[in-house]
Amino acid sequence: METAETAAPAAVIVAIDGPSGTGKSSTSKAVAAQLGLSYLDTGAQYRAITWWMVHNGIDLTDPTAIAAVAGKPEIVSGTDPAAPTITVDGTDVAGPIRTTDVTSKVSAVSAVPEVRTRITELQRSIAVSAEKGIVVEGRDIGTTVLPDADLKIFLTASPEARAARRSGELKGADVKATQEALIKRDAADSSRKTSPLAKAGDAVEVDTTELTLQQVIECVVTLVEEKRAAK
Ligand SMILES: Nc1ncnc2c1ncn2[C@@H]1O[C@H](COP(=O)(O)OP(=O)(O)OP(=O)(O)O)[C@@H](O)[C@H]1O
Ligand SMILES: Nc1ccn([C@@H]2O[C@H](COP(=O)(O)O)[C@@H](O)[C@H]2O)c(=O)n1
Repeated sequence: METAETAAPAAVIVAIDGPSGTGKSSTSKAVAAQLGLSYLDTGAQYRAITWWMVHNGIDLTDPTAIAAVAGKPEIVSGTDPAAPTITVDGTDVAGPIRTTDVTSKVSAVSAVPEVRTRITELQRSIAVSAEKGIVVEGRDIGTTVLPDADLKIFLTASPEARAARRSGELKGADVKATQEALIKRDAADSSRKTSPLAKAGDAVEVDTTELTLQQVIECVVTLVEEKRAAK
């Protein structure tokens, strides 16, 4: 007989949002892996649709042109935190979506309401089918995509810390230019009309500026375990 002690933990849905370079992907992947949950990188989906538009010569200065083709590419996300994947029409785009070209264009594409409707539907369908639960990271997960998530986290960090982290990743990149680029992207993501980057009213804010990645992971794991225990 299954008792409270032997029963599998209830599925838990965790939303992690925040500006660029605050540690959303690294934290979400590690937390999901540690707790046996699925993991969804929603930024990768917006990057994938942007990559497809660039690849197909769509005019990204024209929101009407973007909206007209928003339903065309088939985007598939693999949700294993140990090996997340992303394909567009069957092509593995994990590498190409990280180029500076795609990074500089993604905010223009993600601001188009038709794109957001399409990607939001996809994200919700992935979240409901995650049997053991899922960690979903992005910009509008707690506010719009999964407003009933069991736990919402909003990660922040100073622009200086975020730029230093990113420059370390992009070996040799200029820290000042990196900081300007991420501030510009955050400003575009925060000021768009549809589903901007924002902290949900019931999200727990974690300032990661002075924390190591391991400390952030431990903090979020503790918060998820508390939620799971209370379910
Ligand atoms: N607390 C931390 N201390 C130091 N480095 C960190 C910390 N958190 C994340 N990092 C590093 O910062 C870089 C950016 O982290 P990550 O990609 O997880 O951020 P993100 O919020 O998902 O960014 P984006 O939204 O731009 O995809 C990575 O190299 C990661 O290892
Ligand atoms: N929920 C989300 C997630 C991402 N975006 C847009 O995608 C861009 C790339 O995100 P990364 O996390 O991979 O850096 C981001 O700048 C946003 O324009 C979004 O709109 N909503």
